[in-house]
Amino acid sequence: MRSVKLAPSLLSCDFLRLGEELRSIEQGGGEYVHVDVMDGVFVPNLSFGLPILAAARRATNLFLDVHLMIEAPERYLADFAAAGADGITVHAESTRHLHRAVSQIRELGKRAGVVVNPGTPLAHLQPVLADVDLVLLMSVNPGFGGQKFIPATFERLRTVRSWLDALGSPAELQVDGGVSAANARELAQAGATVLVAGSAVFGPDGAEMGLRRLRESL
Ligand SMILES: O=C(CO)[C@H](O)[C@H](O)COP(=O)(O)O
Ligand SMILES: [Co+2]
Repeated sequence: MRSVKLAPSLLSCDFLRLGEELRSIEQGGGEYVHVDVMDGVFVPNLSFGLPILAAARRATNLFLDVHLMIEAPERYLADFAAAGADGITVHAESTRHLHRAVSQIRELGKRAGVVVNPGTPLAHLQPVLADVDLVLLMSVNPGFGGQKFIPATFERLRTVRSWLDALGSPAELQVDGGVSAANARELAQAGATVLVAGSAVFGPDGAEMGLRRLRESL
């Protein structure tokens, strides 16, 4: 099994205590901070955007992993890069110019990611597979935290893992939605290298404990 990074999603954190939440992530051994940006158009929900990302940037040196759930993300890539993103992931379904979008992210000096929804054929990833640093498979329909994991994701992970290995690609394979201590190990065995978790991390015991539980389950 490959080594696995944990990426707590700020969507489930207490924003009034953002600085403390980030310190708990550091103490719990989280490697990425997953930042879910929603525009109310690409997904049926609004979350937050550039000011929160910039505030997180001031508070931590951890890798800020921005998941853009917005229409035509190419309009804002430079802004998210300037606000402190280390990596930016765009949905294949959200742009007519996927190749241009991932190329722009790299030109901005950031790690480029591509993501597909659970209902999108994996073939949509193939044209950009050699041009990205991260592939994200959604394991819920994006828009909300706390949803139930979709089991078909295991087979989809195995497929993308085999494609990345065939290419000799060092890209991370990330999974997002309904990840918990109950499925983390099986996700890693299916080839995932980055696990995003929101509700499973920011529980009543706090992010540090949530992360430790997730790590132990691996
Ligand atoms: O992209 C997302 C939702 O669209 C979130 O990253 C994801 O839902 C994390 O929350 P949880 O672990 O509670 O499912
Ligand atoms: Co996300």
